[in-house]
Amino acid sequence: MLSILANSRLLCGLLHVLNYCAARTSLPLLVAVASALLVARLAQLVREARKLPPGPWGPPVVGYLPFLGVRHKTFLELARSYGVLFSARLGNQLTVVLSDYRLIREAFRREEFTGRPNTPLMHTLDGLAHSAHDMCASGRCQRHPLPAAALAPPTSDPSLPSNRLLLCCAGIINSEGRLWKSQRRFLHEKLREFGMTYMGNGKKIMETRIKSEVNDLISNLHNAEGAPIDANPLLALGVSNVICGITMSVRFSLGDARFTRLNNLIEEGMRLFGEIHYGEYIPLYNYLPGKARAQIKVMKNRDEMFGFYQTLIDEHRETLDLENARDLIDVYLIEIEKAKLEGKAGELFEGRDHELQLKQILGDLFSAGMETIKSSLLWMLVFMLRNPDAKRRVQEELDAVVGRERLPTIEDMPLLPYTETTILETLRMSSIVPLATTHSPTKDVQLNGYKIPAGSQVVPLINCIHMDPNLWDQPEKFNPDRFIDQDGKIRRPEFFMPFGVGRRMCLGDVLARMEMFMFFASMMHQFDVQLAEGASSPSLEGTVGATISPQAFRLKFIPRTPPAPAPAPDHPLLRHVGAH
Ligand code: HEM
Repeated sequence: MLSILANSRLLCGLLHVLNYCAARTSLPLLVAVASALLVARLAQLVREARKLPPGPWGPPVVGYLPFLGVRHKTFLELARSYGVLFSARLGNQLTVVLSDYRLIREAFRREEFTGRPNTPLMHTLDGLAHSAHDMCASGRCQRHPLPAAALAPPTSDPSLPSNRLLLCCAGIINSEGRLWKSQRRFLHEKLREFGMTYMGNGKKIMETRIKSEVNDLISNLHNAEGAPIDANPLLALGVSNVICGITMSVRFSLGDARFTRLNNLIEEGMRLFGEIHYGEYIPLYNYLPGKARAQIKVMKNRDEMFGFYQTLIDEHRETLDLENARDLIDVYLIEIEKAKLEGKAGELFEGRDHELQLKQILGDLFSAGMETIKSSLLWMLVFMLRNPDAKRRVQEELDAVVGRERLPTIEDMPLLPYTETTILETLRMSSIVPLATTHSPTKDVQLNGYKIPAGSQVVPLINCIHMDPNLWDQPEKFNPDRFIDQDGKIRRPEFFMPFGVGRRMCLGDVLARMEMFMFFASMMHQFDVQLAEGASSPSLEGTVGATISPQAFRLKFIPRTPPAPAPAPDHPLLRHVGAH
């Protein structure tokens, strides 16, 4: 309230009037005028608040923050009380929650909803601890413009266009505006060339890449000889190797200390990102002793990851062939060289530091492309352990279509509807990204008759839609058949949205679908998954981070007969990194 008053023109007016009164009139009149103005301001604020979507009130300064608990669950409760569009003030941030699929589709196809929020953690993730702070300080950042008086003169750095507003946020996930648009288009095109497509030769390239990781996984699972194991590290390894192969031409071996470290950093980052930090909503909180811990940790982890990427970028630069891109690092380096040759280096990435942008892209794709798929595969195993009938049907279908002599391929996918709908049903019930990635309107917009102010945080409540009894028959029941229509064809209703919807929908959905199918179908084809003797079924209560992953559990992979086909040869195109 104080900050609103402090910003308001009314306050200036009030001070003028008070000055005038103080000079000429008595104290009672002065108090009366001040009170009248205060009441008028309060009435104006109430009128403004009425334009916002309804929602719960909370104490001043903190708002609803102390009652937040587990975000997606609390929002679900609030949606039941306040409806499909509600808002809640959390500290200095207004959060707007959408839980109607039509409303989400309507909002997220609009350009204005493609922004990302501006919070201290986003700053940290975006690398503002380093060079981008300079950009903010130069006053050329669209998100964090400084008052005119604080503007530095245009930079003398020739690589940065002067007198132009820039976004200081890098990468793809947290970027917005022109940088986001150009990077999204660029990545779409380039990743398709590397096989992230269901069409033509690309599909084959990707299938080969995934297949070799699947073969390694299968032989690692055989090595366990049916003893109860935690599948998490093995799945993490396989899935990471796919994305690291596409982006950096590297793969890790089992037990590689460097991989364990990177994996831990990503897991910790996901957890930190998913936790609720008061400093995100009450910036002053970060200035209290010891309270910026999360940000400092995120920053340190980022630096360590970026150090790893930098080494690879340097090595790629030394062996770069402008005519032949081996992976995404090469694609970016070639783009940078091309821009330099054409004298457009300053415009590339909207003036962002070129290598910082590349490192952030690598980080975005590694974290978005690893944790999500690994968690989904773990959830598939959880649901198979809890639903033996569904497991049996998947295995029967695989045996009938694929036979026992070879592993499943992408070509088999359309012939394995029950296997595929088991994956879809897992995505529905686990909703691993229940709040998607927060959007933020770039200007004040109207939605469903309410005002959604620029800069507010807008989240779709995907878990609510995926478990809505008005949309799904017995949503609590694991039933892959719900995705199969009367003609035996797979149907994906428009209220099924595990990858989000609209302009910022997941960029990796094609890769995710291919990988999930190949890893899951192959595991089920080769092994019977079972609980260890005396162990109870793994919980459906997930661990909340940026994604929701199953709590740790152990299971047995019992080889089915006849034994697995011989593993494929090693991975000649990829370089192993990290010493054993
Ligand atoms: C099961 C696997 C996955 C799920 C459930 C998933 C889900 C999502 C969701 C819900 C979003 C947010 C959409 C929004 O902002 O409204 C998202 C964004 C994104 N995902 Fe995925 N994802 C998966 C796998 C992947 C993979 C494998 C990659 C990378 C290759 C990837 C890359 C991205 C990127 C780059 C974005 C940001 C797009 C943007 O901001 O424009 N995702 N994903």
